[in-house]
Amino acid sequence: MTEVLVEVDDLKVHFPIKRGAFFDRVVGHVKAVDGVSLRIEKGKTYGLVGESGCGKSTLGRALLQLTKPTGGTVNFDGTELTTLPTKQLRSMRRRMQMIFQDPMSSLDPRQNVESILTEGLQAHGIGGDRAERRKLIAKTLDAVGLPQWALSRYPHEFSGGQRQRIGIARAVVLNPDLIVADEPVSALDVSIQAQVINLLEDLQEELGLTYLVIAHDLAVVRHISDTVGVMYLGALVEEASGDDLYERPLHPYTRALMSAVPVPDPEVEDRRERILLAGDLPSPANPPSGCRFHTRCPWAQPTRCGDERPGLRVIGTGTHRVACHWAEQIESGEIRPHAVTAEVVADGAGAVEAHGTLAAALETPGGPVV
Ligand SMILES: Nc1ncnc2c1ncn2[C@@H]1O[C@H](COP(=O)(O)OP(=O)(O)OP(=O)(O)O)[C@@H](O)[C@H]1O
Repeated sequence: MTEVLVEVDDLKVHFPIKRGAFFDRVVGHVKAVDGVSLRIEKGKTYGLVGESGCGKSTLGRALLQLTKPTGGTVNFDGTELTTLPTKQLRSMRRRMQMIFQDPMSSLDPRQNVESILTEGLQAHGIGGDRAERRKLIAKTLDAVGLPQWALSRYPHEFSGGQRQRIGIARAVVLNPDLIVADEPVSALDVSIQAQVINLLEDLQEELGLTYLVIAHDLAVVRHISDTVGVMYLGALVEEASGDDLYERPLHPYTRALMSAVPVPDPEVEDRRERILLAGDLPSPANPPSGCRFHTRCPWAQPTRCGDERPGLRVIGTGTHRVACHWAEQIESGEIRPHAVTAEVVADGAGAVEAHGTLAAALETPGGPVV
């Protein structure tokens, strides 16, 4: 039986919006994460996808308690983190590490690699004496594919891909159980992206790591994830195993995201359904009532959608979960979309992307390449 490492229940992060001369008046809240529940099994990867601003990073940070949740619970390997005293939380932190999008800004430019890797070991009082630490660091460099001479060099002396390897080494040297990787490859060239993703997969297998991978690139998420969660305005709208989600997207938002992805086969591409989403992403400070997506949904119905917020529910007998009142009727075609056009959805800054070339570099097996 698979064991659950992380169990998040009804997690909320509401940032206060402050006004007044001394910013002492709270006039509202940005509901960055608004009731997310998910589980991550030991040794598996949960991929989180969604447009910029939908709350992915805040969810990742709240899971690690780097941002204090407003509500809900986070259970990590049997320990409730939201109520854990600071001292115990600090020692728990070694087991939960984070990898960031831009290693240049997350690595101290004045520290050489040895010092970057030693710092964490010292902070947590692990790794043994000086000689043992050096041995451990040397082994970690090998594991992430960096040469030993890297130890005396500084972050600016490396390429982007190598810097991300340093970021990964900094996390892995602490022997964590969970790594939250927030857009781990989106700052890298496509060819380098594939190498870093393959490295993450190799390390997972070797070290039994559990990942939460946050990305707006569907190809990255599909390739690396056992389970994919799609986020919209602070909430999960759909969750399924990677292939299931891509082969059978059920939520109108997921369908719109998928429909924006070009297919390399010209014949298939010609027949591809493209769904235009009306309007902009609403503000998380003032989310729509009922289903958060109903203001942009081509399948929205006059009843329920505007006034009843759908929760995630299992469709069929498996693990595919969807937060849509009408998922079955939409899938069967009983409910038709108001507008299916030749326009591509979700374009513009921060839109969910899919790189055909990355998918090719990763040798995505079968199915539509996203
Ligand atoms: N410290 C903060 N104070 C106030 N609002 C915040 C804070 N951090 C994030 N937000 C807001 O919360 C919402 C979710 O942001 P978040 O960065 O989690 O989204 P995201 O999906 O990770 O987007 P991106 O991919 O652009 O980072 C956004 O509207 C953002 O402006």
